[in-house]
Amino acid sequence: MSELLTQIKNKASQQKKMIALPEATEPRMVKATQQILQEGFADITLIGDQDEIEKVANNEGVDLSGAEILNPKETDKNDDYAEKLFELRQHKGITMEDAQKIVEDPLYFAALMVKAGDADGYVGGAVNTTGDTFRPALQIIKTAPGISVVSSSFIMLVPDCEYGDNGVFVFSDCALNPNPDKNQMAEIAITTAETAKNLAGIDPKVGMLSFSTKGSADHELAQKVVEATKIAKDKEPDMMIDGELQLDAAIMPSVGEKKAPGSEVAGNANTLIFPDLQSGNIGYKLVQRLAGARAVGPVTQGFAMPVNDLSRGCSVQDIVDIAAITSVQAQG
Ligand SMILES: CC(C)(COP(=O)(O)OP(=O)(O)OC[C@H]1O[C@@H](n2cnc3c(N)ncnc32)[C@H](O)[C@@H]1OP(=O)(O)O)[C@@H](O)C(=O)NCCC(=O)NCCS
Ligand SMILES: CC(=O)OP(=O)(O)O
Repeated sequence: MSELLTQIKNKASQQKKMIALPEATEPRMVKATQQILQEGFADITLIGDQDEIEKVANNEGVDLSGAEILNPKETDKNDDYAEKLFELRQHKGITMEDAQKIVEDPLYFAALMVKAGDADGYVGGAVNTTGDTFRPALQIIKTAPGISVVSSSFIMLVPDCEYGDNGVFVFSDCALNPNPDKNQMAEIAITTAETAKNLAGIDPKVGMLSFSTKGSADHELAQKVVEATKIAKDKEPDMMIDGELQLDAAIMPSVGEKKAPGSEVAGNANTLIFPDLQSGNIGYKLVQRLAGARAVGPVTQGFAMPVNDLSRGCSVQDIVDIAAITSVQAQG
């Protein structure tokens, strides 16, 4: 199961990237830093007060030699970053004085480092909420060309599972958009299929999930999924996608045949698009906690430069995994 992560780390090692970690006084972050540097697949900049970071490292028995440490309150980059932030956000009412204060926030500092090309990506969210982790990136880094909505997916590695791609699934959106409209849901399906191909290494078969299969219920919530599926199909005619499908019809061949006969996706879906964040976030945590799946992510899709979040319940290994994914995303 962790073969996929090994492949991702090998790919990251081929073209090492600089990853910024703005939650640098969190013990799991310093431990992950040591592991990443030992495995050698990325360079790390820890953002925070050097004395505090070293104190945490000493308490944890961690050796941070090899990591760069930057204190966002006193670098020679602060003036440039503040000017950049002011330029980008003055139309939202921030003043130069505000910008000078905001750059001292490690998450904003990380986003500005990435924007300036001083780091190739950042990873946060072990301490901060998803909203706080992403807000600087949404404001500063913005979406990639042609993309209107940033979203996130989890690569789910489900043990002893015959469904999906031998237990490998990609779930989206489980972390970012509370209630995507039909156009956003269609775009999420398209970008998630890319993540499935490029990061999970599977041939995406996209199931657009609902409580209804092929008109079994007549409700506006299911109708959103029907229309999103049509929009995505129109935009990407070669993509294997079908909906609206219930979860059992999407992943179980026997049920797919009964509920959606003739569908080339039903029963074989490995890329599951949830209709909203309630179902997506609950769904991934159910599979993670009850089926013992490894939930790699959330992996964001659609930012102009890579930024990734973690669950606050993450382990050191989760941080290492996401740093490897961020490095591979930075390779383009
Ligand atoms: C991500 C989130 C924080 C953004 O909401 P917000 O901070 O209130 O931000 P706003 O809606 O004011 O948007 C801030 C900026 O980001 C942009 N933005 C927000 N969501 C975006 C998205 N999905 N894609 C692209 N841009 C987005 C807005 O257009 C806005 O840009 P602007 O300031 O340049 O005009 C919010 O959607 C959220 O909290 N989502 C749920 C996160 C969560 O709790 N997940 C569960 C745990 S993982
Ligand atoms: C992804 C997610 O659910 O994050 P958290 O557990 O930090 O809210």
